[in-house]
Amino acid sequence: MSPAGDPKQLEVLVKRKAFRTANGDVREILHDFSLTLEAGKIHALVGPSGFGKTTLLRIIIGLDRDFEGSVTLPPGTKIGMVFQEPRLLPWRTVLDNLKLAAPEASETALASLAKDLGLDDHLRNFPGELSLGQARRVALARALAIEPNLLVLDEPFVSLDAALARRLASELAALVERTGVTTLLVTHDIDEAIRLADHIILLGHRPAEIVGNIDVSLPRRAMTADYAAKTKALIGAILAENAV
Ligand SMILES: Nc1ncnc2c1ncn2[C@@H]1O[C@H](COP(=O)(O)OP(=O)(O)OP(=O)(O)O)[C@@H](O)[C@H]1O
Repeated sequence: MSPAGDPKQLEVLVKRKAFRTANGDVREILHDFSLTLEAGKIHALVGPSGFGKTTLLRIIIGLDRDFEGSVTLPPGTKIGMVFQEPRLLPWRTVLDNLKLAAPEASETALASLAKDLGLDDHLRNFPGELSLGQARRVALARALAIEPNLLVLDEPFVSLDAALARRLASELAALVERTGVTTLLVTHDIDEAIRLADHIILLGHRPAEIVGNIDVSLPRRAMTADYAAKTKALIGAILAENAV
């Protein structure tokens, strides 16, 4: 428990993360950067392109260990990850993609998840037979199939049309509310962040710093156009001030 009494699902401290460029220069992406996620909440990470969001996610899920610092998760934490691209195994059916990711999940649990995400008619399809929106749903189902404690999403709705992105986002919100999974979502879409998140974390500067921490105090279902517009204006102003 934190001093404030809120259970934490993740604490990450990156003292230093740098990349060496092809011409030998070293570029520091993260410096003395820390982030804490509250259990059971949706956190959106928003910031300009190239400011280290994907780098941070890769550190959090353990794909990049070449950094100074620490990632602290409760023992036994299972992480479900959804990448920008669905990354499904093309030679396996949708059902097999789910089963491979979650061999311990029962067929009933997988079928129910598929139903929740509108995939029940596609379980025998191969990924090449799916639209991008359907493939994204499979990627989301695959991440949820392991019943994660932490769900990490890197722009999961990018390059979908606005209506479909919105529908998928609300399906995601319903699933997160039902399962109580702690969620970290990277998005460029400020409207989406306001619609979905409990907390919005804004990144700026280089190396990246948290330049804003916004609590979305209205519950998702009670969001009003006026509150959303005011929050969006505030986020726009903070990002513009800290864009370099
Ligand atoms: N493997 C790598 N080698 C060298 N530089 C890298 C590598 N991966 C990322 N970078 C650099 O690190 C910086 C942060 O990249 P990252 O992908 O984390 O940004 P981002 O905020 O996720 O961007 P976007 O919103 O466009 O996805 C960029 O300047 C990028 O060029």
